[in-house]
Amino acid sequence: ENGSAAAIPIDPRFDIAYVTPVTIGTPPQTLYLDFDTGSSDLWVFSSHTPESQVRGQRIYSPEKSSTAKLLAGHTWSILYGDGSGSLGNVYTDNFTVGGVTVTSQAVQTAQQVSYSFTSQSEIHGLVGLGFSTLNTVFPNGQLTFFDNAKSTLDSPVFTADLKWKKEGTYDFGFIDETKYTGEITYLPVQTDPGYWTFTSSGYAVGDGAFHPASIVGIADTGTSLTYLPAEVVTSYWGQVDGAVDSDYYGGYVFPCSSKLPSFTFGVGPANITIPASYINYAQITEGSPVCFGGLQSSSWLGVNIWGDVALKAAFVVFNGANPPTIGWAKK
Ligand SMILES: CCNC(=O)c1c(-c2ccccc2)csc1NC(=O)CNCCc1c[nH]c2ccccc12
Repeated sequence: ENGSAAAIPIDPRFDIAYVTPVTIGTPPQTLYLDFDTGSSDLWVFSSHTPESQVRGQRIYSPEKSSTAKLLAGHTWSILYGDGSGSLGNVYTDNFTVGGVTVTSQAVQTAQQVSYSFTSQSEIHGLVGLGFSTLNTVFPNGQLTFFDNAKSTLDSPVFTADLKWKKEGTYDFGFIDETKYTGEITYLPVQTDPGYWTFTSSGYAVGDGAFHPASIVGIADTGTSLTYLPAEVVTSYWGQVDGAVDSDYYGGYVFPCSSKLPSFTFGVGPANITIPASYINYAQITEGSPVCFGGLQSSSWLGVNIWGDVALKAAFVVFNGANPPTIGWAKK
């Protein structure tokens, strides 16, 4: 059974993250979760989350679901690279998104969440769409929603059609030809340690020359910005009047009045262009003349991340066949 669900930006001013409605349990409880190809835990705010850590989020209450079953003796604990994290217990229950149902999906209920999640009232949890090897449930790792659903889908794929400051879609089981133009270019995926890791063939700044390069990075719907090697971002921001890599603001900032070039990245023989507007990510604070860049250095991360700023410029196919591949198309 295939499916399609909305990817809704949580903030009308800038695309911090996208959430998608899901239902869990019997009778169905609706939550809005962040579908995240950069991790592999499905966790939710729950009746087990201390009230002091819940600020407006909807919660999943397993005790109100006749189909919920505690996965006895199992716990989980996840720490993301940005220092945020959460931990708790595990239930299995019915899980539906966009018409696709998994009847015994591992649903990780939070007993602790870090402040950065408490402060995001629009995000009621995450649905990991990375490879199940990254799942943190102990002692037995659990399968992602996609791994569980794969066998019931017409094709073992899901696609991301994220949009700039607009609602996009995640499709499961099929490729919607109306959502892209030209051809889809498929690239091999390295599944170790469990991210959708691929190699970009280079980059260009604005209308400048294309620089062939092998940029190994992860396609990550759960990360807002795009983090690339220092020499790439230096050459980009070098074209912007007044742009500086600020320790104070924690990255490249620039005068909001400056004109930005677009950024093109290679996907095999093809390429994807990120419009300048996507790279003018946000004012530092409401009304500030200082703006924060959507393209930042990956020097301190240890990994290049093609986050939402890049993904929303393309139609992306996450192909879970054996071997997995990742497809990129213009739109
Ligand atoms: C900025 C969030 N991204 C990361 O930490 C991350 C890193 C990473 C590693 C080291 C330093 C910084 C980032 C590698 S893969 C990767 N990707 C993920 O971990 C994807 N999941 C992010 C979930 C997430 C963390 N904090 C949030 C706040 C709002 C919505 C979602 C989140």
